[in-house]
Parts: sequence; structure tokens; C-alpha cells
Amino acid sequence: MISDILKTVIHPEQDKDIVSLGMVQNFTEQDGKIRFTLQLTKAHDPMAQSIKRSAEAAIIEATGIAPTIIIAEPNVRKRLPNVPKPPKLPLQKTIAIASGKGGVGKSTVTANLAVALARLGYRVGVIDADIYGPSMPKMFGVEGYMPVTEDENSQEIIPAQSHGVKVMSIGFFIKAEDALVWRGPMATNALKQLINQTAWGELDYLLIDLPPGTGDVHLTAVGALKIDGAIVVSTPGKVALLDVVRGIGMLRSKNVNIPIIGIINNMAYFTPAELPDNKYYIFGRGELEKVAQEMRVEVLAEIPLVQSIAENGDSGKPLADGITEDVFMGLAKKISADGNENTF
Ligand SMILES: Nc1ncnc2c1ncn2[C@@H]1O[C@H](COP(=O)(O)OP(=O)(O)OP(=O)(O)O)[C@@H](O)[C@H]1O
Repeated sequence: MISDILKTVIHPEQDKDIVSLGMVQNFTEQDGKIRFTLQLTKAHDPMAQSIKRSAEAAIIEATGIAPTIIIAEPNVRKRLPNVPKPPKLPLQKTIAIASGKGGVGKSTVTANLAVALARLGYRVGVIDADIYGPSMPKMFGVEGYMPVTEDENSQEIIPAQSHGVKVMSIGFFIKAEDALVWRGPMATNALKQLINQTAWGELDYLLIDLPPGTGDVHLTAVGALKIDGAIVVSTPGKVALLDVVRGIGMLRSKNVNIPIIGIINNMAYFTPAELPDNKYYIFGRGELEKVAQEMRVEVLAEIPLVQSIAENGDSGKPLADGITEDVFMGLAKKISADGNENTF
């Protein structure tokens, strides 16, 4: 019996055989071919390849048949407590998060919004297309993630998983200090690969963290996959407003032509953690709303400047405090099918 043979294959860390651990699934033996799925019990199990090789060797030794073994990642949704069933969406929605200039909080918004959508029960993926400064690995606490393919014949890379979100970043492949030398075609090719060669599985929302500005990488991202809409992140200062106008202009240009879902006013006001009801509009108030009105775009959310947002971003824990959680859950409801007015 093949199952007896597989019982001799022990998971080195869990000290139990792979049959008792329930890792052997969908077993078939037909026309001299043996095939099964090696169902991992934890995500990105570093032992996966060595277990697969041991199982192959054991079967070949006993039967002379080289089996086909497919490694399957565990279904993270099943392990998350209290996750509501996702509402049925007709299509996967791809949303680009853009900004006219760097440092306004685009990556922070992407990470927190992704986790908020996942908490609503949606299946969410994030592509860090910020080739010149990838920050998703840090924000999701998966900096050490080594991308692997499903098996050696597969071209598809398995994304990292963190806080219920699938994450793929150029940062998994290159050192941060090398990112700046990625220019032109190299950057655009890398981005295309990230988009098309990731094993996303089924997703309800795919968020793309675009690089800041309006360069060639944007056009590639836009060309490589159908983007359903863009969220533009800005800060309230006057200089930033000019960039918003430019950014929206780029997104609406003939070549790009992406509908704008709305603007996010990040660092709109300062709130001290100990006085969460006090709002200090230190960069002024109302200017961004004026620009939004002129450009016929909605301001989707005002996100306060709070120390914890920066701290949680640095330590890989999105949505880790009350203030951040409230504002991003509100935003996620607003833009998703959970919202009443705008079922994007
Ligand atoms: N609402 C906020 N409150 C406090 N800190 C914030 C807030 N939003 C962003 N930050 C901090 O500001 C810095 C810049 O944010 P972030 O990296 O998200 O910007 P970005 O627009 O993606 O930048 P880049 O374009 O350079 O990648 C980070 O240190 C982040 O933690």
C-alpha cells in the first residue's frame, strides 16, 4: 500500500508522518501513474520541498514509479477566526493606489486598506509595484519571505500571506539598495512578471501600490492588466495639491483612462493618541476638498496623522490600533460591496 510507504515520511519539524498529519490529499493511482497533493499544514512551510523529495524517493524505491506531487498552501481563510463569508462579487476588482508625489502615505493606505477589506471577508491581494522603493514587505512584516513556485514545473510564484492578504513585491527579489537602479524596461518587465506570474488564486480585490509620480511604470501597470479604478492619496498641503491635479490628469489621460474612485486625504489632521476626539488641522483645512470638487472627485476619507500609523507600518502590523482601524474599516466599507453608496 502506498499509504504505508508514505507513513515512513516524517515531517522533520512536527515529528509525525505526513499521512497522519493529513498532508496526503487527492491521492490517485491510475495507469501506472501516482499522483497526490501535499497539503501543507502551515503557510510557506520551509520543509515542503524536502518532504516532497523524501516522498518521491520512498515511492520510487518501493514501486519504481516517479509520482507527481503537487504542493498546496493551506487555505488561510479557513484558519482565520470570525471571518464573515465573502459577499458574491461578479468580478475581481483591481484598484491602483496612486499619488502625485512620494511620501504622502500611498503604501500605508494600500496596506491598511487591504487588511481592512480582508477583515470584511474579501479575498485580497496586494502588488507592490513601487519598484523604486518597495515597502510592502516591511509593512506586512514579511521581509524575509523567499518566493517559491508551486513545484519545479510551475512558472507561478506563490505570494507571501500576512494578515489575511496575499502580498507580492519586487522587494522579495532584490535588496532595497538595488531598487533605485531599476530603470526603464527592466523595471517594467519586472512589474509585468509580478502581475502575471503570481499564483493569486481567486481574489475579490487586487490592490496595486503604484510608484509615486507619473512615469513609465504607471503606463506598464495600466497596460499589463485591466485596472478598474484608482484611489489617489494626497496630503492636505498646498504643494501636494498641485501633484494631485497632475496625478488625476495622468490617470484620466487618453492613454491611461482609469476611472478615479476618489481621493484620500492622508495626514488630514493630527490626533493625539490620548485625546482621540481632538482634531488639529495643522496643514490647513478645506483646500483638498476644493480641488476634489473642481475635478469632480469624491474625498473618500480623512486619515489622521497618528504616531501609531507610522509605528505599525514599521513593525509590520497594519490596523493595529483603534484610530487606524476605525478609519480604514470605514474606507473599506465605503469602496466595497459592503458600502451602501459606492459599490465599487
Ligand atoms: N496618517 C499617517 N500618520 C502618521 N504617519 C504616517 C501616516 N501616513 C503615512 N505615514 C508615515 O509616513 C511615511 C511615508 O508613508 P508611505 O511610505 O506610506 O508613503 P508613500 O507615499 O508610499 O511613499 P513612497 O512613495 O516614497 O513609497 C511612513 O513612515 C509612514 O509610516
